[in-house]
Amino acid sequence: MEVSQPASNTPKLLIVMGVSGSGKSTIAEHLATALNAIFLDADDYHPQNNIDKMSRGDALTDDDRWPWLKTFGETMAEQTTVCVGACSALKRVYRTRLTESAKEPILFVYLDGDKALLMERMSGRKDHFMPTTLLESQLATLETPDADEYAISVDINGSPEVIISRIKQQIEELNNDK
Ligand SMILES: Nc1ncnc2c1ncn2[C@@H]1O[C@H](COP(=O)(O)OP(=O)(O)OP(=O)(O)O)[C@@H](O)[C@H]1O
Ligand SMILES: O=C(O)[C@H](O)[C@@H](O)[C@H](O)[C@H](O)CO
Repeated sequence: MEVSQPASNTPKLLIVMGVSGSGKSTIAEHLATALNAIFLDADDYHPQNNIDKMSRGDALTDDDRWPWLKTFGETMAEQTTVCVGACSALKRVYRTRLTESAKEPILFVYLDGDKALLMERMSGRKDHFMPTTLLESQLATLETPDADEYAISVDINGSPEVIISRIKQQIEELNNDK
């Protein structure tokens, strides 16, 4: 993966979002490398209760997610350089809460894939706490970013390298539209 200095117009905070299995952790880590940025995974900020709940096959509720989103948004805001987070951010209100906690704009990078591909990628993992049975509720909870949100949408078909180049291209186009 080619590492480059972030362009001066790269947003300071980016969150790679989407349902389980969409590749958030994988893509956010690659994107952080490509932008010479810090990578933070929201999964590392879940309280144990949340992990236990998902491991049992029970979906999180809003009340389970609020404190976790607050902590994660604040942690992103503490970073002094460009920071790429991986976080499901499934609902619009969650994205608003993350942005409020960070006290600055966050560019959301939505990973868009169909159910069959998501299931294939989830099933291919070993030793992950998230059961594939939760994919249905993840998709039911998902509110894809609206046109008026600060967000881009990226097709997850293809290798991580291809997806990173799509993301970089879309960030450039956002900047050209300013
Ligand atoms: N572009 C890709 N091509 C092929 N495999 C991929 C790609 N992106 C991710 N994967 C694989 O798909 C699986 C799911 O990816 P990953 O764990 O990054 O998703 P996630 O959205 O972070 O999931 P979760 O929210 O459940 O933690 C992993 O095994 C990962 O290696
Ligand atoms: O909002 C949620 O339902 C959770 O954050 C999940 O998305 C998990 O964290 C993740 O997908 C599993 O790793």
